[in-house]
Amino acid sequence: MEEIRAWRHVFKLDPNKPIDDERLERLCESGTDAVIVGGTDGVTLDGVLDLLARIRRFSVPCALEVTDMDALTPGFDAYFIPMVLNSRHVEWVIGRHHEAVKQYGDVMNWDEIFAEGYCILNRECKAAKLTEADTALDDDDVVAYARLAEHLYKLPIFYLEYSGVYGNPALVEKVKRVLSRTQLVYGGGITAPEQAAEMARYADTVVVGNAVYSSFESALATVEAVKRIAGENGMNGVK
Ligand SMILES: CC(C)=CCC/C(C)=C/CC/C(C)=C/CC/C(C)=C/CC/C(C)=C/CC/C(C)=C/CC/C(C)=C/COP(=O)(O)OP(=O)(O)O
Ligand SMILES: O=P(O)(O)OC[C@@H](O)CO
Ligand SMILES: [Mg+2]
Repeated sequence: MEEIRAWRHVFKLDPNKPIDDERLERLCESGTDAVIVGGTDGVTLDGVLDLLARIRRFSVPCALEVTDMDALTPGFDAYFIPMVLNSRHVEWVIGRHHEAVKQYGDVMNWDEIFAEGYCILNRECKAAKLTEADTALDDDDVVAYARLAEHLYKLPIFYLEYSGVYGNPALVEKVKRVLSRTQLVYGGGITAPEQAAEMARYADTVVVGNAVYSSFESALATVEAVKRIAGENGMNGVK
């Protein structure tokens, strides 16, 4: 699905958090490029199926970020597979993935599956705790992970993850400058359109998650903010 490269704004919905039909409709019809279903904990098959069925009433593309094999189901447009590059445990870099491919290898459609090289920078977030990510990184460390993702592992996506807190735009810019083929995704702590616009200047794709549940109107306003920057800068932010 080459169009993933063109996604500038994405909402991430957590199957472990409730969203009513009216809000879901407004979110799906907001002009966002896609909805990703995913979370770190409490992700169940029932929760995923419920969101999938409700999002499918709209035409927005819908992807599953696979974090628990028990909650995997067909029916999504794409599947994103996180690999936490700065985890201290091989399990979260390749171990669980190996197990999954052992189980599903014969039926996998690789054209709809995309690896995401995660670099998690907020040590307080659930994903950092679960994977025991080494978040004590300086800018050079992060840039080196980005280069590894693009040149050594040839990953389609490098995901700068600050889940829950707003990150450092200067670092996002630095990372963008060393990536040309790998898509730079930024996610974390965006609660206002100004923040979304700031990150959209550098990241190829901006993800808004928790604000959907904590400040819905602001979250919706991030769509237009990102689209405005995308219009000014073309596909990839840094000129
Ligand atoms: C049957 C069928 C449809 C087959 C299709 C084929 C297919 C897609 C097979 C899967 C193949 C595969 C390789 C699977 C990998 C399985 C797996 C479990 C990998 C590990 C993933 C991983 C590293 C998880 C760790 C946690 C993490 C990085 C989560 C990312 C999302 C994230 C950071 C969310 C933010 O946290 P959140 O929960 O939102 O926190 P708050 O609630 O505080 O906001
Ligand atoms: O929930 P927030 O902090 O917006 O982060 C979005 C996303 O990057 C989480 O995986
Ligand atoms: Mg979340």
